[in-house]
Amino acid sequence: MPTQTSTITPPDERTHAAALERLDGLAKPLGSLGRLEQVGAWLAACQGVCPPDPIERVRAVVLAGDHGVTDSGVSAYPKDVTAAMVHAFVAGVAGVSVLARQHGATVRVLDIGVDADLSSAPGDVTAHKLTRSSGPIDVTDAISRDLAERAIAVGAEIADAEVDAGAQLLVLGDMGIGNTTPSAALIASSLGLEADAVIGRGTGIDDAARARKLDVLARALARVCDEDRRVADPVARLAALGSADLAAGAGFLVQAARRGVPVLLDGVIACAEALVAADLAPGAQAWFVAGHRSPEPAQAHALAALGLEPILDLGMRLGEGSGAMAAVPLVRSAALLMREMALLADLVAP
Ligand SMILES: Cc1cc2ncn([C@H]3O[C@H](COP(=O)(O)O)[C@@H](O)[C@H]3O)c2cc1C
Ligand SMILES: O=C(O)c1cccnc1
Repeated sequence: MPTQTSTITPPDERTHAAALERLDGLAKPLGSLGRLEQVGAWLAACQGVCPPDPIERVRAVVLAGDHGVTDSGVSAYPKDVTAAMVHAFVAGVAGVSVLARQHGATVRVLDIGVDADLSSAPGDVTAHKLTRSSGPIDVTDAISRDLAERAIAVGAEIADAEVDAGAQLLVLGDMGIGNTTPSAALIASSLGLEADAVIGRGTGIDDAARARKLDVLARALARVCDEDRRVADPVARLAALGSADLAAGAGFLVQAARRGVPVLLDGVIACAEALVAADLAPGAQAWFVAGHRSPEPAQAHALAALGLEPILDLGMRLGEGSGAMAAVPLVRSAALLMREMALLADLVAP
């Protein structure tokens, strides 16, 4: 039996309706703020208050882990970059760190399954470490079912800590060389797609590496998918084709939705986690907005399945939560426009 959690309470529908009415009454032509109107109404519904409160506390979490598929040459970079980047997040010099600093957001990095020993890293980076790398999904399950369940629970604890710290908006990032391969596999096995529909160039792989990645993906999917090309049970999917950090990400998203805190999704990795989260906890996706469109084909499939339209489309393909973080100012604008714009009726004499 899948470990199904209870259905998620959706953002407040009445507040959503009130928000749409308010937006229509603002001093502008109907619909003229485009996507900012939908984002503003979504925020209001998530908060249960119209107009929505200003977004002051944005908190990002980056979950790090290594992936056995890197031994097959599926990335343009070596596995050691994962640990090196964890140090960069701690030092505040990674891409997402710079954007977060600019936007006044916090970034917490956690080693969930990095191969290297990071116990000397400052802070609590290894407080939730579950494994040293996940298995190569083309030949074996990434992690055991037991570990997948523990990782989901750890992700939920991590989300709880961020919510308890006062997060009004969460960003979920990832760090792990090779992670676009298990992400694509999770999306394919969630939606019944073939390897060639989900493969992308990740960090920028050449044609030879792309051929290896396609082979790894095809063999991984053939190894575990049923006749519908799916793995129906989301926990089994995370164990067979995901990783400890991806399972923790899915658990994080489920818990954010359960706690009623909106999440800005990043690229293909976060969207893979979101698809699984929506299977673990039906309705969780109503608490997510897509920060940006990544060039990874698998992300487009996940977004379509989740019914999400990204805010930005800048060709970003960094991960780390950077595409979501880049969208934070626009989410803030959506709230402030609803709060501070005049009503047309107050400006135009009857
Ligand atoms: C220096 C560096 C920093 C990164 N930050 C995020 N990623 C991103 O790229 C990797 C996924 O792409 P692939 O599957 O092709 O390896 C992940 O680590 C992801 O988080 C990075 C990659 C590199 C090289
Ligand atoms: O879509 C992403 O988030 C992505 C793409 C390439 C590499 N890392 C992340």
